[in-house]
Amino acid sequence: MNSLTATAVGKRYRARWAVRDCGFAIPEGKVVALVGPNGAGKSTLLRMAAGLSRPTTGELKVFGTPVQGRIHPDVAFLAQERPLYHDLTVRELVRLCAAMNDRWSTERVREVLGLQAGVDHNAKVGSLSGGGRTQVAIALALGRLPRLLLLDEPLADLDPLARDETLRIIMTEVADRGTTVVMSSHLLSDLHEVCDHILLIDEGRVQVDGDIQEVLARHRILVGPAAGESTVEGTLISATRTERQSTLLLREAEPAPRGWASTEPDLESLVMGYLRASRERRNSAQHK
Ligand SMILES: Nc1ncnc2c1ncn2[C@@H]1O[C@H](COP(=O)(O)OP(=O)(O)OP(=O)(O)O)[C@@H](O)[C@H]1O
Repeated sequence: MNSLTATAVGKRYRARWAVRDCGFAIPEGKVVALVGPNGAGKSTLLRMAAGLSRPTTGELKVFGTPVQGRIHPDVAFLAQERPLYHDLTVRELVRLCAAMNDRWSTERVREVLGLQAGVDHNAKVGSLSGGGRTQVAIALALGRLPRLLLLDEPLADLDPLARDETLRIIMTEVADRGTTVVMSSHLLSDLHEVCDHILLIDEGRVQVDGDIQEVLARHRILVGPAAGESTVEGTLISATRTERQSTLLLREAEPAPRGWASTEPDLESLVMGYLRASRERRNSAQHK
């Protein structure tokens, strides 16, 4: 079964489309890297999937049920702004969440908080660092025992050790409970470690969607003489050039011509290539 599907989903704020004609299906149990440049529409998409904002067009479904303006019982959402009650202690907040949620495991929250070094249960939430608040928010999200976990930039304000701990917690959740995770992030090397599916959006539209290994296998990086670019065949995504040498990211490339070296990209270079293409499109649109 698919955990999250989008059919022709769009979201318009006044005259501007933040998300446009998005369609995808995420199979259950996947760990999805939701990537794209600043302003691509990642948070907007996650908020709609969580039921916090309604699409202007189209429909999102969670485990086959249309999302209708409220959070699905099987979903937990970590919002980018981490809205927590700052005057409560961590312990009081856990108690409040236990009272507010029908399906809930305080034991699971304690277990996760126990794995995260440095979170004091008696501290006021408002006195925690940004990273500390994120860790508490992740523990609370897991306390809902979700089948679909939506995380908006969960790693952004964590130090490297806390990032590592958080990724381990997420991976254990996936292994133990088969939870589907959709995680937006700009930290590509971290994503590569844990994600098996990529959803790359730009200007509100899906550019790449699929199993990471399959997506990588459909792309090549070709390095060769700048003067010989016209001999290369395939769909050019982006290029970096020096006077003598060109480095090209291609989709569905034909075998490399003589004098060109061809390799499969890793996740980081694939996403960087698409981000570069996005920036070039924007720059040329601005200069028209
Ligand atoms: N409440 C809102 N009102 C008006 N415009 C909005 C609103 N929320 C988002 N937008 C616009 O929608 C577009 C997509 O924003 P969104 O926050 O979804 O992008 P993002 O991919 O999450 O970006 P980032 O990586 O910077 O967090 C942007 O142009 C943003 O300015």
